[in-house]
Amino acid sequence: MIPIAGTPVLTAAEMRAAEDAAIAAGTSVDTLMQRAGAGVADAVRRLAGVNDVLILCGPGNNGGDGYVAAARLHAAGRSVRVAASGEPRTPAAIAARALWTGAVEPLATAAPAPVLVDALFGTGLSRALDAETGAALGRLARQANLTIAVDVPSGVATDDGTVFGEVPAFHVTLALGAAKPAHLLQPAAARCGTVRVIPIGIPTDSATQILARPDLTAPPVDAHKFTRGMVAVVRGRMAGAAQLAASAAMHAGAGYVTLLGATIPSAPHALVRRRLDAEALADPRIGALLIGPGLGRDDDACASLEQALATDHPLVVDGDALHLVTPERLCDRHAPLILTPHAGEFAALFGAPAGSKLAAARDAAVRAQATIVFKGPDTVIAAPDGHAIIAGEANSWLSTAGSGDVLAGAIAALLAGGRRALDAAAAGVWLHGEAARRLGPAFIADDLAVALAGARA
Ligand SMILES: NC(=O)C1=CN([C@@H]2O[C@H](COP(=O)(O)OP(=O)(O)OC[C@H]3O[C@@H](n4cnc5c(N)ncnc54)[C@H](OP(=O)(O)O)[C@@H]3O)[C@@H](O)[C@H]2O)[C@@H](O)CC1
Ligand SMILES: [K+]
Repeated sequence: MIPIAGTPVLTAAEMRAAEDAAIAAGTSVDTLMQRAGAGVADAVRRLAGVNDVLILCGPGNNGGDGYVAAARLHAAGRSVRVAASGEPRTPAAIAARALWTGAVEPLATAAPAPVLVDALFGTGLSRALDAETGAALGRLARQANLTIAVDVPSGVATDDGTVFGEVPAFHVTLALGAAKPAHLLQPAAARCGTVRVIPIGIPTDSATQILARPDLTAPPVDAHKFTRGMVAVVRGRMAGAAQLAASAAMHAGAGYVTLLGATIPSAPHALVRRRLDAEALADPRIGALLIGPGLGRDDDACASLEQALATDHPLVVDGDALHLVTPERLCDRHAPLILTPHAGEFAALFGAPAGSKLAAARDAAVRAQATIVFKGPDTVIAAPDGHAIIAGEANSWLSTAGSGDVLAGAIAALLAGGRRALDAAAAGVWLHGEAARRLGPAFIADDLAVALAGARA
C-alpha cells in the first residue's frame, strides 16, 4: 500500500493498455489478478485486525480480485465470507472463483460483517448498478464498521469522477496498479476515503500525475530581490482583491511585488505602488504579471487587460479578466501564460465542460495555449503539451472570499521565480492548500496570504 501523492493517474483505457502490454511481455492476466488479490488480502489483513470480513464479488475481473483475496485471507486463518451478484464471466475471474472453496452467498440476502470489501465492479463498470445490487451494497456498507473498495467503489465512473446513483462513502479504496481519475475528481473522490495504491508489477507511465509537495528550497546565498522574482499585479475596481493577490505573492516568496494602478500608499509598506502605464508595464524585471483579481468588467478593465496582453511578460490571468478574453485572443502569445478559472469562469471562457474535468482542462490548455488551473473542490492543472496534475480534495474552508486571489498571487510568485508554468501552477496550488491546512477552520483570505510563508518552510 503506497500513498498516492506524486504517483501517476491512469484512465480505464490506459490501465487496460498497461495490462495488455504486461500480458504481451509474458505476464498472464491470472498472474496480475493473483498480485492484485494478494495485495488486497494483505491490506485487508492489516486494516481489519481480527474482525470478520465479507467480500462482495462481481462478474468481472474486479470480482476475480475479490475471490483471490478471499482465498488468501482464508489460507491465512482469517474469518472471511463471500457474497456474489452472480457467476463470474471472464476466464480469469472463473479461475479465481475456483480457488475459493467456501460458500458463495447470494448478495441480496447476505448477512453483514464488521469489515466489508467491495469487489463488485471496477474499471469495467459501464452503467448504474441494478436496483437490487445497489441496495445490497448500501445495506451491507451501512452495517459495516470498515468499508474497503477494491480499485474503485462500485458505482463510480473511473474516468470522469461521476457517480451512478447512490454510492456509499468508503473508508479506504485500494487502487490496483495506479490511481484513476475517480480517486481525485468529485463527486467520486468523496466516496473513496483514503486511497492507497497496491502495486501489481506493471509499468504505469502517464502524462497525468497527482500533486506532490514541490521543491521549495530557500533562495541561494547570492539571491537578491529581483533574482527571487518580481511580480506586478494590475489593480482594478476592487483594490482589495489585487492587494490580497499582491500580499500572497510576497508571502509566497517573490522578492519584489508592485501594485500597478495604485499610487496611495498603505500597509504593507513592502508593496511598491506605481501607476499603470506603458513605462511601468515595460519594466524588463517583471517576472510575472498578474491581472484579474477585482479587475471589474468595464471599459477600464478591458483597456488594462489589452495593455497586459500586449506585453511579453509571463502572465497569470484570473477572475474578471477571464470573462473579457477568448482562447483565440490568448493562444498566440509567446510568453508563459497561466489561467486560473473556477467552474463559472471556465464555462464563460471555454464553454461548459462536457465530460471529465481532466479532459476539459486538457482541451482548454490546447485551445488557449496556456496552462490551465481549473480550480474547485478538486483542481486540475493542465499544460498545452498534454501533461496534467490533479490535486485531490481541497480543504473546504478554502471556500472563502479572496481565496482565489491568494492562489493567483502565489502562482504569480512561483512563476516569477523562474519555474515552468505547469510547475509554478502546481507549486502554487500545493502552497495554497498547505497554508489552509496550517490555519485550521474559518480563516480569512488575509490570513491565508500570510500563511503561505509558513507553508513554504
Ligand atoms: N487492469 C489491470 O491491470 C488489472 C485489473 N484487474 C481488475 O480488473 C478490473 C476490471 O475488470 P473488468 O474489465 O472485467 O471489469 P469489472 O469492473 O470487473 O466488471 C465489468 C463486468 O461487469 C459488467 N458490467 C458493467 N457495468 C455493470 C453494471 N452496472 N451492472 C452489471 N454488470 C455490469 C460488464 O459487462 P457488460 O455487461 O458491460 O458487458 C463486465 O462483465 C479492475 O478494476 C481490477 O479490479 C486485476 O484483476 C488485474 C490487473
Ligand atoms: K469495487
